[in-house]
This record gives sequence, C-alpha cells and structure tokens, in this order.
Amino acid sequence: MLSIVKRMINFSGKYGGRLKWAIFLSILESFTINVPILCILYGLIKINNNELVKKDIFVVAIGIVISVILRALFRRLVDGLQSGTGYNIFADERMKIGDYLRNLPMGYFTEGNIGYVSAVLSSDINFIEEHGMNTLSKIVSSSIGVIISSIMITILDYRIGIVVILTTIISFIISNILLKVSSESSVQKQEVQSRLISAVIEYVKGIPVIKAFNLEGEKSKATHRSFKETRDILIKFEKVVIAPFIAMDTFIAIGTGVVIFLSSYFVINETMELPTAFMIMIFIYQIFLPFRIIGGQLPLGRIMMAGLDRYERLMEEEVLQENNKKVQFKNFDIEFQNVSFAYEKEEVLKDISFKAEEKSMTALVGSSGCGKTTVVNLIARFWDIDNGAIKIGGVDIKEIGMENLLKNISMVFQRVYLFNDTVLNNIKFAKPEATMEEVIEVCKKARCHDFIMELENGYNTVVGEAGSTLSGGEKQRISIARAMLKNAPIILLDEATASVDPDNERYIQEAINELVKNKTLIVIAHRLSTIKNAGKILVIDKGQVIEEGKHSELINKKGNYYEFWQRRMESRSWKISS
Ligand SMILES: Nc1ncnc2c1ncn2[C@@H]1O[C@H](COP(=O)(O)OP(=O)(O)OP(=O)(O)O)[C@@H](O)[C@H]1O
Repeated sequence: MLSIVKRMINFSGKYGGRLKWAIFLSILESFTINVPILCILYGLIKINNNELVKKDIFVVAIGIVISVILRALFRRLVDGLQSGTGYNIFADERMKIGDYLRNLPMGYFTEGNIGYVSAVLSSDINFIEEHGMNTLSKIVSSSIGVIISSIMITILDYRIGIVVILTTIISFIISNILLKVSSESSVQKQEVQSRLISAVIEYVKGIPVIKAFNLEGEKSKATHRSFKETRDILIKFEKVVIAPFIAMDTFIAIGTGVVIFLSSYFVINETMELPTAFMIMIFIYQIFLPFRIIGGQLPLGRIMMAGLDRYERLMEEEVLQENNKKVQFKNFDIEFQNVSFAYEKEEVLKDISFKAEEKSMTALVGSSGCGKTTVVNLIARFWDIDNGAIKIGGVDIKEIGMENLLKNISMVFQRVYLFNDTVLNNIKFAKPEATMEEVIEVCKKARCHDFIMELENGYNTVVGEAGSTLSGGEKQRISIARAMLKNAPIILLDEATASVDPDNERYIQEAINELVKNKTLIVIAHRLSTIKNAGKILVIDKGQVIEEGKHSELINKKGNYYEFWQRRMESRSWKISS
C-alpha cells in the first residue's frame, strides 16, 4: 500500500509537493474524525463516575464543534490540492510521451506496438488520471483511520487491541496475496486490449482489400475472435479483482463479531467497564468502515500500478540518441560513407557509399525491394545505421539533433497523409506562422490553388480522414505545397508510381519542378523523364550501388542501367500499343 503512495508521488513530478500536502492534511482529517468519539468517551466516563458538571458538557460540545469544523476545513483543503492535479500531471505526461514517441525509431511502430502504445495512452493513463487522486486520498485517510482506531482500542483494552491488530494484519496479508493474482490478471487484460486495438486497426485499414477480395467473413471472424477473447479476459479480471475485496470484508466482519462478543463477555464477568465496551463498539466501526473503503480501493490501486508499469516500460524503449550541438552547415551535400543497415538480421544496405551534390537532383533507381526507400528514410534518421556514417554538409547526422535535422528536410511521400482538418491547416502544418498570402503563393506554384478554390469552402474545406475526399493527384500536389512552404534545403521525394491522368501528371511534374529549385533533391524515381533529367543516377541492386553517373554516361556503358532503361522503354511502348 505504501508502495502505491510512493510511486504516485514519484510519478507526480513537480506536482509531488501538492500531493504530499494533500496526504498530510488527509492524516490531520483522520485525527479530527476521532475527536468527537474521544469527547463522548470523556463525557461517558464522567457520567459513569458521577462526576459530570456543566463545564464538562461545555468542553465536550466545544470539542465536537471544533473537530467538525476542522474536519470540514481539512477536507476542503485536500480537495483543493487534489482537484485538477491528476489532469495536470497527465497533461504534462502526455506532452512528454509525444516528444518521446517522436524520438523513437520508426521500427518501433510495428502494428503490435501501435496497439500497445494506444492501450497505454487511452486506457492506462486515462484510468490513473480518473482514479489516481481519489484512490490515493481514500487509501491514505482510511489507513490512518484504521491505525488511530486500533491504537485507541488497544489503549482502552489491550486484550481487544490484540484481536483487532491480529485481524487487521491477517486481512492485509490475505488481500495482498489475492491482489498479486489480480495484478497478473491486469497484465493479461492489457495484452488482450493491445491485441484488440491492433486487430481493429488492421481490420479498418484493410477494408478496401477485404471488400475487393470478398473476404469479409474470414477477416471479421478474426476480429470477432479478438472481441470474444477480450470479453472472456475482462470477465475473469472482474472476478479476480473482486475476490480480495470479499476476502477482506469477510475477515473484518468475523473480527468485528469476535470483538463485540468478547467486549460483552468482559463486561459480564466484570473485567471491563460498560462505557469502555461502548467506546470499543464505536471504534470498531471506525475500523470496519475505512477497511471496507481500503478493500474497495486497493484493487484500483493495483490496476493503477500495473498501468504505471506498462507506461514505464514504454518510456524505457531506446530512443534515437540526440546530440544537440549547435551545427552550422557548410553546404547541403548528402554523403553516405560505407553505410550498412539491417531492419532485423539480414542486411538491407551493404557498405554503400555515394555523394548527392547540393542543389542537384540525385535519382535512385533499381528493382523493387533493392533498398531505395531505406536510403531515403535513413537520411531523415527514421532508423539509426549499424555501420558507417551519413553526413550532411560534412556533419554526421547523429551530431545534428533531430529537430535541426528535420528542420532542413522536406519529405514528399508516395502515400500522402492529410489530417482530418481544413486544406489550409494541412498546408500550414509545415509552417504554422505562415500568412494566407504565403500559402496561396506556394499553392499556385504547386498547381493546387485552382482546384482548392473550386472546393465547397475553398481553403477552409475539411479534407476528411486521411484526405479521403481528394484524388491521389490532388493530395500529392497539396503535399508538395506543404513541402514548399517549409522551404527546407533538402528534399526527399518518393515519386508516385500509381498512374494519374495526364493532366494531373503534368501538374505534379510542374509542381515538383518548382519545389526543387536550388535544393538538394534525392528522388526515388519512377518516371523516365525524371530519371533522364537527374544530375546523378544511382543504380541500386540488393542494397549496393552498382552503377553511378549521368543518363548518357550510363547508357554508353551498356551495363545494368542500360538494360534497365531498355526494359522500361519496352514496357512503355507495350503500354502505349496495347
Ligand atoms: N520496416 C521494415 N522492416 C523490415 N524489413 C523491411 C522494412 N522495410 C523494408 N524492409 C525490407 O528491406 C528491403 C528494402 O526495402 P525498401 O523499401 O527500401 O526497397 P525499395 O527499393 O524502396 O522497394 P520498392 O521500390 O518496392 O518500394 C526489402 O527486402 C524490404 O522487405
């Protein structure tokens, strides 16, 4: 129980002081709860000894009134300190998690981990946020209440005191054993929830494929299984969590019965005075009620601890090492020096070296799976390389710091992701402080101003989830406008392979021509015109650069590139003639 309190205080960071004050005031509140009982005891003793005078009645009344007022005051102070603290703690934590996730390598975000991250963020943290402060306060004040009442009973009669202390200790031991079991069940619950989230994400993402291949039955069966598994684990979890509460309750009820029986017996055989027995009965309920509260709160505390474990495990994942030295770039050349890289065991890039000159276009060509996307992603440090160095302007990208690195890079992906927000905000995402004039200027250059103006609300049209209301070509042009607005000196471009209509193709080409003026451009090239215009072409095969040069040089060489070009030309004429 103490561990719950300690961990919550540690977790609270800068709000830990507030929490400690709240706990201290809760302890004072618990004392004030017992003062009226002591006042009554004082009065009863006086009556029993026939010594009650007017002054005593006055003392008792004042004692009760003051303690009631103090109790209300302490409660008010505790509520004030606690209210909003949970939400404040987690507002800070969520920002911390956001920064943290940004610094994890992309490799972390596999489907399974996405489920885990979502479960921690949506279920664990929400649970602690909603119940944390309340549970903490109840556990602390009830525990203090139990301790004070136990001491009082022991002072009144040590024999009853022994029974009460033994009952208390044994109930705690029983409930602790059961709580350990419920903790394991809580881990299972989290795992099954992560799996469920992953299954749902996969199902929703795969709906177009499922429909195209008429696989509704099969896939929904798998999702259904996940729902059923979650239901079974949650029912089991409820049963396990309720068990400690019932065990504690039963044992305390037995203990209370024994105390009442013994007190009555001691009064009958005249080894205890009636007022003492009367006070013990009152104090025993002062133990019984807080104990019930603790019994109800401990399982919640355990769930919170399990949630904190998972949260801490998430925060222990290895982030990309940052080195935030102030770096001045001499230029924006990009250089790979003997770079090797494996996603898992098998090397995808093998001792690769090349230089992409500043303000020129370097095209990456090669068969599917040869490593082109990997090269581009490594420049943006989505993963860290295993050997060698990637340098920008002569500086190793590990020395640059993520923020500085990404500030200098614009990426235009094949699959464009637009947020479910207005067109304007999607473009301004690259530079939130941009003026409307700046946005319109880049949109004109990116050949998207005209179609945006034709949308229902122009720049204020909401594009729908993942940009679902726009065509592929339109989305790509918006993403080019976004990159233009960022105006970074390096552009990493994955040219669209999906065929777009000739008009769109022309617009996209014009937009790209505008985008890359005076930039270091690395392009995963698919269009023959792009490849031909590149300042340098890198032919990649099985993770190695096998040829390098301009189009004419490589054609004259009559090597791999020549064959690749011939094949492309053939397939193009085949497409045209078919
Ligand atoms: N996240 C990943 N985890 C594990 N392996 C990966 C991952 N991404 C790519 N690979 C593997 O690395 C190799 C190179 O992939 P990459 O995407 O770089 O090739 P590519 O040349 O861009 O292919 P394409 O032209 O088809 O997009 C492939 O064998 C691919 O299966």
